[in-house]
Amino acid sequence: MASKAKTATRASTRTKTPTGTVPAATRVTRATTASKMKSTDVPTKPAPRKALVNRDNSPDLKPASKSSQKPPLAKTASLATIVDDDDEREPIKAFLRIRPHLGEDEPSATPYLDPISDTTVRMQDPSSSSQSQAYSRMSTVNPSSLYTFSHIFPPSTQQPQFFQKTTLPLVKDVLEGQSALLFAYGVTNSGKTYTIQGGNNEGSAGILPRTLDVIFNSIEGLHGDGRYRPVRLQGIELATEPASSPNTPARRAGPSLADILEDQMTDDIDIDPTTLTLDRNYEYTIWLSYSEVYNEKVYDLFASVDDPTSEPQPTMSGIPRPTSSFLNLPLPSSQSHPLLLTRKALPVKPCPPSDTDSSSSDMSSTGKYIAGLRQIRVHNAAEAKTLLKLGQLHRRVFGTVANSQSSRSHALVTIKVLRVHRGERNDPTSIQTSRLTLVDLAGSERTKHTHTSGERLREAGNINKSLMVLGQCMETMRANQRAVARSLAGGLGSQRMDTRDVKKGLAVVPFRHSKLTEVLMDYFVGEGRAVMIVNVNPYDTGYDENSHVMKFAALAREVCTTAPTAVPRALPKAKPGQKKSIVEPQRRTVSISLKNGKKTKETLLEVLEEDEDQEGDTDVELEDEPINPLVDALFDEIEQLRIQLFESEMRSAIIEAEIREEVMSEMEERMRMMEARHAKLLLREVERNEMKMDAKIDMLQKSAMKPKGTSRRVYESETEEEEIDISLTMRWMSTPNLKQAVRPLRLRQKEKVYRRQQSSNLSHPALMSTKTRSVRTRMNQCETMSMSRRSRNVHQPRTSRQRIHRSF
Ligand SMILES: Nc1ncnc2c1ncn2[C@@H]1O[C@H](COP(=O)(O)OP(=O)(O)OP(=O)(O)O)[C@@H](O)[C@H]1O
Repeated sequence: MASKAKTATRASTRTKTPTGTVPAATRVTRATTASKMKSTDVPTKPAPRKALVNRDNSPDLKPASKSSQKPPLAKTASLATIVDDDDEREPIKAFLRIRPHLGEDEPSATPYLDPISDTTVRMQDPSSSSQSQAYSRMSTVNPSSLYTFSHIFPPSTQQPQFFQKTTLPLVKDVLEGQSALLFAYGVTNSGKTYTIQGGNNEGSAGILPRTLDVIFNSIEGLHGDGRYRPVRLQGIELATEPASSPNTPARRAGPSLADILEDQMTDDIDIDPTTLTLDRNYEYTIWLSYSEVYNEKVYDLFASVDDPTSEPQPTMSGIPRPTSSFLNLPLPSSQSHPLLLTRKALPVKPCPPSDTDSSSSDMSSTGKYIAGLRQIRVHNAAEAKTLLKLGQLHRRVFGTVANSQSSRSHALVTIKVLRVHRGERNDPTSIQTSRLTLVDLAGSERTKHTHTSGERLREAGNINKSLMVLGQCMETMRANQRAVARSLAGGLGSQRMDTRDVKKGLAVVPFRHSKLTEVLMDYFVGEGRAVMIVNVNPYDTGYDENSHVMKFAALAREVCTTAPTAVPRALPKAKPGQKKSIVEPQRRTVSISLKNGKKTKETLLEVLEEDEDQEGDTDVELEDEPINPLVDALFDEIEQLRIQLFESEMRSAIIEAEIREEVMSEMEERMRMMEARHAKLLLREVERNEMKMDAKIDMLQKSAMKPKGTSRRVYESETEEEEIDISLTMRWMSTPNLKQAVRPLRLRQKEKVYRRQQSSNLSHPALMSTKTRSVRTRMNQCETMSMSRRSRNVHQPRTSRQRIHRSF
């Protein structure tokens, strides 16, 4: 029961100041809340959240009862089961959404992600099969890996289906008084903005507009009068002017961005009809804030919107109220100075103890808030969506120079719900505050893939830094939780340690090292459910990057929210008058095109980003979170090492490419030389053969014309011919008729030549080479001569002696 009481208290915010004055917002203690709940006997307590006890976020496993947890835990027990013994914690849920292929413009049509079940996906390196082994040597990731998620959404998943499964439970939580965080993580172009905000087609509204629809559908008829407004993270105070009018505050405050853009805001036809059943004893007011973390600075995206319910902010210069020249009309060409828009970075400060549970002395469990961030009351979903569109426009105006294509800032939309029991309307202490923050993180790709330089490099560095710190926070939290779990399990056979001793030895979670983690810190150390959406574009060439995204998700799934964290060590306070160095504000000119109906207009704007005020603000008289210079130095060191690693990776890649090129050209040169040598040899061989052939033909001709002496060879030949030659000579010696002796030889030779011609298929003179043609001609001549000799022989004397004489 104690845990239930705690849930109710931590999820709610109550003020103690009497009604009518602006109360210092405080939280009641757990004991107070518990007793109050008993005495009033009304369902002020939100339903306790069901704790998940296994790593896979399976809802089937029942949380073990306290009694059943008493026996010493087996060493093989899962981490989450052990952790559950200590506190009501829940691992961060990680949902994977695979982006569909968008058409022919996409680089590859073969995805490298293959879902093998609802929770497991195989990631296969597309280049592992086709590319050389060198790639695998360079790559730090496995060519094929399996990753597990709470649920995997294939490319065919539609927006309503995705919303129902991932966000609707959080919407229910927030309406019941519990806070929740949802962030979309992934590389550029993976579908984060599509998931959060949605597309332009019907039915493609993202989870943010759907959340607003469901909230307002559900609280229909349960709107509060808005006499209190939220301040800081969890505090409330009396609103100076009741915001009960359903009109948009901006409308009543004269011409504003909303008026100017009225015709640019298209009617929202995509409305989610889902309605949640709520306790009708409560009244609700909904408040919206929209901020962005850009270059390690936090900006209010509603800064130019008039909000009569909020006090004027002396520390904010804000964006000047836009005139018609701002967005609708192009500036006259004579205007040399474009309209100047200024925005000021907002400081992030720790919540005062009065905002939190006063019984808690643990300052580490207090979150941080963005000082000066506007929280605007919205009365219906359409109004909220219009405000968000204005915020997106501001994000675009100020982000134009840095990024015309993709979001390089982290956008945070916080929906705050103030709920009060109808019977306690006038008791500010009964007001409960809960928040749902949806974060569209900037693309997680690393510098080496973005070819950035100068301003873009700084920006990319800051994006990387905040995402790196987010990863480090999760890693530290996981390590701390494991340490606690081990100690609770009895360590290595030793006795179970005191939890306070264990907590003292835990590592400091580095939330304060990036603005993003500072702002989100409360969701990790406070109470609330966290959901991570991992967006992946499996057709992208960034396989390495997406592997890192997957690993990040795997890490996040092992972190439990509401984790115990270390108490940061305090450093001496900065001396009065000691200020940080003043940074020159960034001034740049941007050109933005806006659609007005069918026309698109280009407008020049000058954008000035001022640094946040370094002096303490009047909101809270509280020293900032203690700074540990060692941790700071270590972080700087890590950053330096990361840059060095990246540089050396680049260098080795360049060296490898150069060596490859060198080896290739050397090989090519050798091949060329070998080819030339072989060609030369071939030519020589051909010439030799031709000469040989010529010689043979000459000899043949000579031998046919005048054979002399018995020992003379008929023609030069190889062994076979020589044998014939000898045998013929022998025969010629034994026979008086020389002609008779030579005839078989000649016939055989003719036959051979004929066969050669046939085999080379060059019998036609046109197809013969010059040499062959000359051979043929000579043979024909020989033939003719022998024919004429034969005809002459007809008149030869008949005696042997005469015949021999004639033939010679
Ligand atoms: N599930 C989806 N169905 C259809 N189209 C999608 C889907 N997801 C993303 N897209 C489209 O893919 C493109 C890139 O998506 P989106 O702009 O949301 O990426 P991103 O991750 O937010 O990029 P960046 O980090 O640069 O802002 C857009 O044209 C978007 O409409």
